[in-house]
Amino acid sequence: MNPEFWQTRWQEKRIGFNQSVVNPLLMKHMSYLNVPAGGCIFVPLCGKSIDMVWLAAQGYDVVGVELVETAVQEFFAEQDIVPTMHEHTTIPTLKYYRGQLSGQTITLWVANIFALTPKDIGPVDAVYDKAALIALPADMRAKYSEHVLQLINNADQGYAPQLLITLNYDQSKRNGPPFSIDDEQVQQYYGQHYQISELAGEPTSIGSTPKLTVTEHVWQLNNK
Ligand SMILES: C[S@@+](CC[C@H](N)C(=O)[O-])C[C@H]1O[C@@H](n2cnc3c(N)ncnc32)[C@H](O)[C@@H]1O
Repeated sequence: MNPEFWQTRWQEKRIGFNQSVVNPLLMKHMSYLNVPAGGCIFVPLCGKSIDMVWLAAQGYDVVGVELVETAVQEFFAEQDIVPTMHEHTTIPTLKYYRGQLSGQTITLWVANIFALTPKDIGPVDAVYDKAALIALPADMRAKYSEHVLQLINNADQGYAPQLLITLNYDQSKRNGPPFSIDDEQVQQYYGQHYQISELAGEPTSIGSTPKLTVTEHVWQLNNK
């Protein structure tokens, strides 16, 4: 998926992935990551997800990354927040918007995630990956998981834990995104550095292909 693909999706408002209610799987499973109050949650490929509002309400700061600027602007506008905008110190094409919600700081980068460094993101205590890994085609996923690992490597404590949500279905019956990822692939992307536990695996559906058999999996990734 190239950046133009996503720009067009947002421009044409073809954003079926964007939910109007907080993801119940996040609410049910976030506590397993044991993130202390005041911690910072990294939300890669964040869109304008309302899940970030819930994370702030739980007492977490949020750092998100999103390619499409209108998504970031819409997030703050829909929450009635007037954010400040900041340019990257050395790369003028990159910027972030920052605002306050429920007493927490929400920082959303407008950037290709691959252009950002650990310094840009800052220290994070956990990652919430919903529709990020599965948004990317197979040939980008290894690069993505390696880059995320670089971004969240806390020198003293190792890799920040992740709550990862994936979908599994017969990829020959439908093109992504969202792409299908099975257990072995989750191991392949993250097994070297994380202890991986499955927290849930439930039948679900993909809006555009309602008859397809799809299972949604929730994974807890803890530093080995
Ligand atoms: C499937 S959507 C999921 C958005 C959000 N996580 C949610 O659940 O609502 C994937 C998002 O990632 C963004 N995106 C895709 N590739 C990206 C990249 N390389 N860097 C940053 N954002 C990207 C897209 O613009 C899109 O908003």
